[in-house]
Amino acid sequence: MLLTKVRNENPLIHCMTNVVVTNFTANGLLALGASPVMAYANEEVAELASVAGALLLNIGTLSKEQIDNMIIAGQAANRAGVPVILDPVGAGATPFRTNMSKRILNQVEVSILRGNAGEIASLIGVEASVKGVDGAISGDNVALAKQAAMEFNCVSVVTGEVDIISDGTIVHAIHNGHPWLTKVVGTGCLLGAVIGAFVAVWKHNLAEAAVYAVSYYGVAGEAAFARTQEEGIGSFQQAFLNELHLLTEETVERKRRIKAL
Ligand SMILES: Nc1ncnc2c1ncn2[C@@H]1O[C@H](COP(=O)(O)OP(=O)(O)OP(=O)(O)O)[C@@H](O)[C@H]1O
Ligand SMILES: Cc1ncsc1CCO
Ligand SMILES: [Mg+2]
Repeated sequence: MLLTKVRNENPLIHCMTNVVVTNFTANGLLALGASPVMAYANEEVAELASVAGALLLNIGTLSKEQIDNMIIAGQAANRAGVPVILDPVGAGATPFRTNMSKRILNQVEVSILRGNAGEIASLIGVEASVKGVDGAISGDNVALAKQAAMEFNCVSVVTGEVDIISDGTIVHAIHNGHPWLTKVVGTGCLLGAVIGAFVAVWKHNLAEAAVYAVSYYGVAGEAAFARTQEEGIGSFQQAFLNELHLLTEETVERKRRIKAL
């Protein structure tokens, strides 16, 4: 239902993202059936954010000035009731990234916080040592997702082998995806934009929209791998965009593996 809704409504997603993934993000949104616009200038971000279906703030190649403009855009989105997705790329890697992510979280009401376990852990002051066996990863990540959602009053999406989504009370684990998604740059970044497209058409239940978006994305990764495993990751990247475009609601609902915890 939600995938059809995105394709029918073609929501405008205002992306303030990093220079590495800009083209991939725009093409991924188009493949899904949403409309991307990348805009950064102080003179226009508030206006664009307030008419968009969702606003994505991704700090991947940040500068202090860009963060200032993200906050202007984020506050305009808040006033207009437009959901805001934050991807705190590299939080924990440098104090600058951690502090700028926290600045956004303090000054903007973030609807969805999407990051890998290390990034989310650094924002809530948890020791970022989350790599290891499956059980341990998802066990740790459940607590991490819940705590982040409560602390920042948002829906958190902690991605990895198993993706964990929480609104602070309810937790869902998504067992889809493929390791090759980590061999193509920016799949996490594009996922933030894709979540934006789903929440744009399902604003009354952000967690449900995020669960749908993340499972759809994982199923697309699996289908792309099935088509290109003999060829390699260059072909996989293209096939992944193809699958974002081709996947049907029926296939997503049949192949997704969602567990309520
Ligand atoms: N080991 C894995 N197995 C299956 N899927 C995975 C695995 N690791 C990551 N993914 C999937 O890859 C996508 C990106 O998640 P990831 O956690 O790698 O984001 P990220 O670290 O922010 O990536 P980037 O910074 O490159 O954009 C998600 O859809 C996630 O489910
Ligand atoms: C490689 C890289 N460096 C800064 S942002 C980015 C894209 C992946 O998140
Ligand atoms: Mg990332």
